[in-house]
Amino acid sequence: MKDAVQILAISDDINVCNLIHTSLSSHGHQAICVPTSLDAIQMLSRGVRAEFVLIDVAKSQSNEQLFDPALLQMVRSEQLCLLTEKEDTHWQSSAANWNIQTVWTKPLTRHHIERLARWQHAAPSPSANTPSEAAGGYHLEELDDNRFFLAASPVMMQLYRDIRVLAPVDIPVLILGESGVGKEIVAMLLHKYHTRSENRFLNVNCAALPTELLESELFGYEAGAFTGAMKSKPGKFELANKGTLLLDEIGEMSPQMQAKLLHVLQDGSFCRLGGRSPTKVDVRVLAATNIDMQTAITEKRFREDLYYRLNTLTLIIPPLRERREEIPLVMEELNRRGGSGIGEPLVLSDRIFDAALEYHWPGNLRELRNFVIRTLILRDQESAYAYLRSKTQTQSNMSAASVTGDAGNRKTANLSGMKDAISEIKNQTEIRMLRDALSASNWNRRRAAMNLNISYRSLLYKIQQHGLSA
Ligand SMILES: Nc1ncnc2c1ncn2[C@@H]1O[C@H](COP(=O)(O)OP(=O)(O)OP(=O)(O)O)[C@@H](O)[C@H]1O
Repeated sequence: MKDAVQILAISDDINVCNLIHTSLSSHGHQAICVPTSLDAIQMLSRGVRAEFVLIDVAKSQSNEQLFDPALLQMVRSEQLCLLTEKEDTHWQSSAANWNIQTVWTKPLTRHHIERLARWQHAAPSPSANTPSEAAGGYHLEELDDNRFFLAASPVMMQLYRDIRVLAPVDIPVLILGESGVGKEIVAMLLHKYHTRSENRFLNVNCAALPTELLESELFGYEAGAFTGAMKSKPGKFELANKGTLLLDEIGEMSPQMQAKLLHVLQDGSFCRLGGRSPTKVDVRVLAATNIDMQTAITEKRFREDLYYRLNTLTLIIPPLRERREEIPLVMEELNRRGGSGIGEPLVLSDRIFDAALEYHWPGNLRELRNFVIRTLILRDQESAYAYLRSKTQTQSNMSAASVTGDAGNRKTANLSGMKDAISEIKNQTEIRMLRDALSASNWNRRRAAMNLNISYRSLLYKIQQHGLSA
């Protein structure tokens, strides 16, 4: 996209970011929105090109935070544009020092953005047609531990908007999605935009531990509570006090633990193992799972009362194969970051991007991340390409075998390939049944749910999960 104007907007205001994204993408231009100047500097230092940098002057931020000298070293003052509140003037002297000529007063309108997009600047157009430049706007957000959240597809942009609206509200959120889609990343974002972010974000994998161990992990124990408990130890609930606790893979929690958790969620207090006096905590509990909770409730594997405690709101993260436009962007971003530890970034070949776009990614972003890391370590793009192609081939063989009953193909399948194929067949069957029931009921979802003998909520979840539409 040769004439695309790339705008890097520094704004913590979700409405400003939305407006920039929607106004620019409809003109074929690209916008990236980051919350702080520091994020912008990191992006620019990693080689992201910006023709304009729009700084939303938030009253909450000091001039030192807003006008970081490192930013001025990376962009010229005529590329900078300030967006300010009417009565706010605290930015004026810094703007004068920086020689910033363009200052707009809020509210930001489409008209502003379109004007910006029409301006012809002396800066040369981006030369390389990298995947990120070709793919239109995206949103990138830094998280702890060199992790990041990237959204480019309409469904993920909407998810990001939902997260920003939900994050500051102290209510339980249930995060649903296949394994590796980024449920923990979403939980980290929910924590980041809450005042609790000054305190800890902790994560407990409820499937990884047997009931007794999970209980001591969550609630802690007193000395002598069991053999080997020499000293008392606080649990994750205590450690996350005033912060956020993610209960990952909640769907795998045993019935005994579900009962105990329900109790804690009801009154916010619990006893350490072997303890007598109750401890009261103030923790925001988030839960995540990749299982279908409605089925788990129907099959009595999950308590309905606990489910309703946990899912005041539900966020559903779609699998990577349903937002393929993000594949090259995430690959590029992981590749850029590869420099810090694994090996220098590579110039990834078009063949690799094409092969990645064709592959189904059953392990979602985790599998993609592992693939990029493996490629950075081995530094052999040809073998990385061959690896992806063979996985894609195995997948299509599996599908063919499942349709034709080709026993020969099935014999050559390894165990993980077989699992993928089974889940693919299950998916396809489910999609076909959903489509049939929905078109038979003329997209009356209540009637379709009745005909399918599943709950209305479960049907809504499945429609979203498979991206079905009338
Ligand atoms: N939107 C995203 N942008 C960038 N990286 C992502 C995104 N979503 C996930 N990832 C990366 O993908 C990997 C898996 O993410 P995460 O652990 O959050 O998935 P999950 O859904 O919680 O997995 P599981 O169900 O196995 O617990 C991580 O390395 C994470 O950094």
